[in-house]
This record gives sequence, structure tokens and C-alpha cells, in this order.
Amino acid sequence: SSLATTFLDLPLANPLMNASGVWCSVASQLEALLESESGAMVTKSCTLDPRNGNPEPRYRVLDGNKPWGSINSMGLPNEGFPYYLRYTERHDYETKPLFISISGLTLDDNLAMVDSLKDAVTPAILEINLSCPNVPGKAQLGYDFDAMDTLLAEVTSGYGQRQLGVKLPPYFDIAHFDEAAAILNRYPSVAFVTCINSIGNALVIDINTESVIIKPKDGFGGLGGDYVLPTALANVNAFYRRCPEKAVIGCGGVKSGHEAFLHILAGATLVQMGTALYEEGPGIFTRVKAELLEIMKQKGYENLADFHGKLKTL
Ligand SMILES: CC(C)(C)CCc1c(C(=O)O)[nH]c(=O)[nH]c1=O
Repeated sequence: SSLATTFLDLPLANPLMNASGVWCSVASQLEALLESESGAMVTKSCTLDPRNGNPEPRYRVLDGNKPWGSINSMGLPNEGFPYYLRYTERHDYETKPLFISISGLTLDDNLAMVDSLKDAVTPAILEINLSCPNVPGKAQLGYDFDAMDTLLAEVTSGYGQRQLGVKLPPYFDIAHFDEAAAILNRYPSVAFVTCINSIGNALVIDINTESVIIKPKDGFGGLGGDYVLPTALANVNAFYRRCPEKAVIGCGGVKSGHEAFLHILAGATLVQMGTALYEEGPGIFTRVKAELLEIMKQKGYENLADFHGKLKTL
């Protein structure tokens, strides 16, 4: 069996990569991802200027009893767009594809970053984070369909119809899957969607301290890990069914070959890991690769195409 695949006509040794935001904020982390057995890698969503992000504790792993996961309210800490643009210029694309994630604080900031990238000669793949903040008091872009439409219209024309993708927040209503997909399908140059970002504004409470466990936003933060797997699978499959011309990247609740297999069965071409990578480090790619291969062998699948998107219904 083989894990080899292609994405936007680029060859990948395997479908596994990091989720934006995890192990990808500074050069040392990016170099560790390059050295790892991931098939691809993505940078931390960046803003035009560097940001320190929120006060700590801003990330906590939810260990102890089952199920397992994380909560975060990092606040977009990053080195600023020029840092990641420079990294795209020195990345070794023969080793593996690189995605660059942007999350501008304003539409103009997003357009400025897109404008710099459009002339870039590197094959870095742009993933726009639609959980990026909108006008304060309004819902995030991914939940403000008019603003999302406007952003995509401006960005796709600004990017000269070059292929790009979007990182989507989770949706929980069929009408929202329909509406979001209808907008995305109007932009053929949006070649992929990454589902899902963390489930927003969860609240974890510690019974011993009778307190929240992260400092920012009164403890409200994005949820990752086991808790989000069924929602992640639903979003992957919903957009796989609705956007036949686009590729879907699965993200959410992947910590072993088992969940990676489920995401691919649901329609994911590539699979990202966040929480599990944060806790285990880049060695996780070696483990999950072996686990996925073993599952494929047990089931008699030669390659990913043998089961990609082949989820059965009853
Ligand atoms: C939530 C935002 C800060 C607006 C975007 C960056 C981001 C963060 C973050 O930097 O807090 N955490 C996530 O789990 N997903 C994200 O997309």
C-alpha cells in the first residue's frame, strides 16, 4: 500500500500535515516540520504586522479523563507577514509542498498580503483563514456570508485567479453548509477548503479551582481534539458533497491513523493535525503514517484513491 497522493497537481509522499497555528510560528518549528515525515506543511496564520497575541495561559490541553482535547485563545500571535513571505522564498519545495496561511485584521490587510503573494514566484499555496476577525461586534468572516462573499470576490481578483484555498470554521446547520458552499462555488479559483477550524468559544471549567483554565476572553476559546471529530467529519463530507470541483482538507480530531482514515473516507484529500501535534511533536507524522498504512493493509486498499470519499450511507 502507498500513501502517495497529489494536491493541486503537486506530488505528496503522504496526506498528513500540520494544522495552521501548531508548530509553525517560527523558523525553528518550520524547519522541524520540513524534517518531519509530514507530506506537506502550513505556516501560522499571519497578520501584516507582528503580534504578541493574548496573555497566557492561552492554550491548555484537556487531559485526564476521556475524551481528550484542547482549548485556545492565542490571539493570532505571529511574526508578521514579511517573515513568512521570506520563509516561502527559502523553503525546499522538492522536499514537500508549503502552504502559507493569512488572517488579516482587515480586508485591506488581506488584500495587501494577497497582492504581495500574487507576484511571488514560489509555489507556496495560499490558505486564507476565514475565522479572521471581522468588524468588532460582528461575527467572524466565516459566519458573515456577505462579508465572506466580498472578501472572496476581492481576493480572487487580487490573486489573479491563481488557485488558493480557505480555512473554514465549523458549521452546524444544513442551510449553512448550503449557503457557504453556494458562495464558494462561485469562485472556481478557490481550489480547496480546509474543514474545520476549532469549534469557537467553548468554555472549560476546572471543578477543583472552580475556575476557567485560560486567561483571555473569560476562559472562552477554540476547542480541538476528540471533542470536534464528528463535527469535523460532517463538515468535510458536507463540502465534499457540495463542492465537487474543489478538494477538501480535513482538520479536527485526528490523533492516529484511525481518524485520518475516517477523514479521507469522508472526502478529505489531505489531513491536518493540530492538538495531537501540539502535544506529541513532529514525530507524530511517523506514527500516524504507519497506523494509516496498517489500516489500509488490513482492508486490502492499495492507495488512498481506493477509499477516498467512499463513505457509505445506510
Ligand atoms: C481566532 C483568531 C484569533 C481570530 C484567528 C486565529 C486562530 C487562533 C488564535 O490565534 O487564537 N486559534 C484557533 O484555534 N484558530 C484560529 O484561526
